[in-house]
Amino acid sequence: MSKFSLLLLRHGEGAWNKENRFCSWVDQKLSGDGVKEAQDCGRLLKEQGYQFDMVFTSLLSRSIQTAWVVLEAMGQEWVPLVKSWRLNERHYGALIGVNRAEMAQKHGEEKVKLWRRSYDLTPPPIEESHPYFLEIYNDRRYSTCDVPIDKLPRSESLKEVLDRLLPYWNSAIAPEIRKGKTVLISAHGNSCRALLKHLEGISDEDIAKVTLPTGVPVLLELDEDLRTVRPRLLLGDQAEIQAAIKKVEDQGKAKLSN
Ligand SMILES: O=C(O)[C@@H](COP(=O)(O)O)OP(=O)(O)O
Repeated sequence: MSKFSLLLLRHGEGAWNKENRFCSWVDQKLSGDGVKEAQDCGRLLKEQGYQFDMVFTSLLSRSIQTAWVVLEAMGQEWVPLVKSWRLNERHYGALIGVNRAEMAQKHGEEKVKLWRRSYDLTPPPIEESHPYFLEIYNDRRYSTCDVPIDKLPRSESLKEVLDRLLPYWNSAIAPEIRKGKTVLISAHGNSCRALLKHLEGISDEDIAKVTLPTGVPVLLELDEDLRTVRPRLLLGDQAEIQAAIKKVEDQGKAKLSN
């Protein structure tokens, strides 16, 4: 029986989502379309009567900005917002900044799919010579974390994302849900996929088939052990959602159909 509800949200479209580049730990704001997606998401949640008690975000601006816009559209700006690097997007290591379509032309679409969606494949680590290394590791936000900067990831598989996210889920988020609070997690494609894998008990193979579109709230109904009791529900127009999922999948094609 369902005891708790949880809303998961991949942020609205960011500037590098539009450019089809791996964004990962590079801090990017929402694109104009991304702001609109977040506004639409907030309006839909308001219409459906959601009242949040707490919002959890990553330390990346696109997830924080999404939470702000959603709460504003709902008239719930006062709701407490808690941020942690543990909800950050998967660290794509040396792939950060690379265009997916160009990568597919060079290495083949299957290889790109493997990099993006397999559970335990870790990309090569980001080196100090990488154009975005200093921008990431000199950023003051990462001096506020519960691990020292030199212990933060330099690259991650989805499995490693789950390994760093799970302690935070267990110690910070789950207790609030158990208290009966209605929680929104505004995070990223892969940090949400990692959490979904855990909550829905998805196998290592099947998680490769899960893709989340930007700006679409995912409703999870949980039992008292905080495991899902029915399939996730992506809220909104189902045909539009399927088209948006396909668009994300197609980002790994050698040429974008558009
Ligand atoms: O890092 C990125 O570019 C995307 C995910 O990329 P894919 O795994 O879909 O390639 O993350 P997000 O936009 O959710 O922050």
